[in-house]
Amino acid sequence: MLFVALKQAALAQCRKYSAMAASNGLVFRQLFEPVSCTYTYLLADKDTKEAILIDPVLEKAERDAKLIKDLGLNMIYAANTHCHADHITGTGVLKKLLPGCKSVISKNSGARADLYIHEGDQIQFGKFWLEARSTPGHTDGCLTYVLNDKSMAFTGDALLIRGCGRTDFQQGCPKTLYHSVHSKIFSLPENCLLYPGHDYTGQTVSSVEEEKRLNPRLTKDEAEFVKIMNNLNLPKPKQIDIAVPANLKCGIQDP
Ligand SMILES: N[C@@H](CCC(=O)N[C@@H](CSS)C(=O)NCC(=O)O)C(=O)O
Repeated sequence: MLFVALKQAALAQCRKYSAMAASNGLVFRQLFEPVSCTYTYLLADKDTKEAILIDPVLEKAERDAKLIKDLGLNMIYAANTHCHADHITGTGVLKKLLPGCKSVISKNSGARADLYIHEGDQIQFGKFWLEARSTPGHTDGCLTYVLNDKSMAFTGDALLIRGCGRTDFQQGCPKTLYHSVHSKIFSLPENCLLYPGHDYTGQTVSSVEEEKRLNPRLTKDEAEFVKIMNNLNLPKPKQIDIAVPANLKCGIQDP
């Protein structure tokens, strides 16, 4: 009963933010893949129809392509926040399903894509753009994508709601992650909404103000943060051995 009420509250919150986005001509959807608990984000310009997907998942590529077609959008970019270790990106399949769409990732990820981006680069879709901020620490190539008016940021695995990405494989480094979050994410306006790459607890969105006040890891000083991160003792992601090699090719479809 309580779970149903919480789920309904989360859905209502999502709808509220989607409606807010629609009021300035931004189409916005938060999509979920339940096996790896990954969020995919669709952003588009209502007028020009240009659209971008952030962190699509292979198993949901058909769903995402259908939504884009149903909404009459033209997907120009499928962007990854980083080279994921827990799921295979949907970018390769989406490029086939939606011809003309380009895959995007940071050069520092070491992964292949049509377009490589760096700190400060802007990805334009219609009258909107996402600014790429380099937020390494979970992996070297992690990017946070910030909407042009700084009302929303897509943090990938650098910052999760009341948590953060683990730092015990790929190029993980707790000190680097601590610096990334404090300098590149916590420096955004307090009311900037934060959308993570995953959530394992049923949360959908947070804000800079909330995470600066309540994040149990990142409110600590650097030394304490490093200690916490070095003692998480999490099991390895189940798909890591297939996901990383596939994602280095930006999905299984790129030759
Ligand atoms: N059980 C999941 C993997 C869960 C996990 O390790 N998540 C990562 C992000 S995906 S690499 C993480 O950083 N978690 C941080 C945390 O504190 O949980 C699976 O097997 O896929």
